[in-house]
Amino acid sequence: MRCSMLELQDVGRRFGDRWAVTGATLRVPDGQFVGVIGRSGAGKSTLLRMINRLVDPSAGRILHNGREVSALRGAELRRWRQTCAMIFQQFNLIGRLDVLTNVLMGRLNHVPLHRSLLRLWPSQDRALAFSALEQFDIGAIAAQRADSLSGGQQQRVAIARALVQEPRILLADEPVASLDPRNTRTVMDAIHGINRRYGITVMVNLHSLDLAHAYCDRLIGMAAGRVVFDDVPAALTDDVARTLYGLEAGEVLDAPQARAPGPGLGHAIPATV
Ligand SMILES: Nc1ncnc2c1ncn2[C@@H]1O[C@H](COP(=O)(O)OP(=O)(O)OP(=O)(O)O)[C@@H](O)[C@H]1O
Repeated sequence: MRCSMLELQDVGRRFGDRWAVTGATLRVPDGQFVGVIGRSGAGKSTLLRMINRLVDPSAGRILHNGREVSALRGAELRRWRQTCAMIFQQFNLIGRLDVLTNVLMGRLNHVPLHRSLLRLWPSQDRALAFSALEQFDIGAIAAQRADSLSGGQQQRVAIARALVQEPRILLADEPVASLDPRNTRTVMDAIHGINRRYGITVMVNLHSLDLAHAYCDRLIGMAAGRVVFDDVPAALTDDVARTLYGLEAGEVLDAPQARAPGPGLGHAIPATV
């Protein structure tokens, strides 16, 4: 039987006369936890944004289970974005709304527009949203305004909102870049938890090689818009990292914290399929 898969075939994106990403060819089987690493400007965000079509590819094809998602339009594209949830460094919550309503926004495509406008959310959706919050230990703050929360709490709300979309893929664009070490760990654990518990494929852009080693099954290294490394984290030696990061290698390799073993280790899925 053919396994479920996200496929990028020679995908690229040009802005003006510059290619932000070029020739990206990847096959990501369902359930994998993939880290995307590389120096600033390497094309990591553009790669993720093309997958859920926030940015359209200028070249190549993106397929999910054989269906070309790079060709979807209208309602089908909206359904794809539901299947392929995304979280961001800046959380993208609606600050003046309470936490529960923010999470319920993840159900927008599941309820008629008038019900969501009048906040007449079906009770099963409210229960789903509460249960998502409780999973991330933030059920107690369901009634608080989103802009009153810490960064780590806000990112967990964003993950809960993504989860109630019932996605098959979660794209996380530098989800911990603005968090302190304790919140970083909590948020990475939350993302890792939904990957392992529900088999949701995760693709996450990370600046920290420690986190990449600790959580990911597979690392995709990008440099100047190209995929230049694609393997299990153990294959990312310091020499490879130096090639990937060039002059910035000192910053990522001299991180003060030791490479603590994270929950991802010991569960490596072969990177190539
Ligand atoms: N909307 C845009 N318009 C023009 N150029 C863009 C746009 N988005 C990205 N780029 C350019 O594409 C290249 C890749 O950017 P991208 O944000 O994908 O890199 P990145 O690896 O995610 O970087 P960072 O880690 O700093 O976020 C950069 O040169 C960037 O300036």
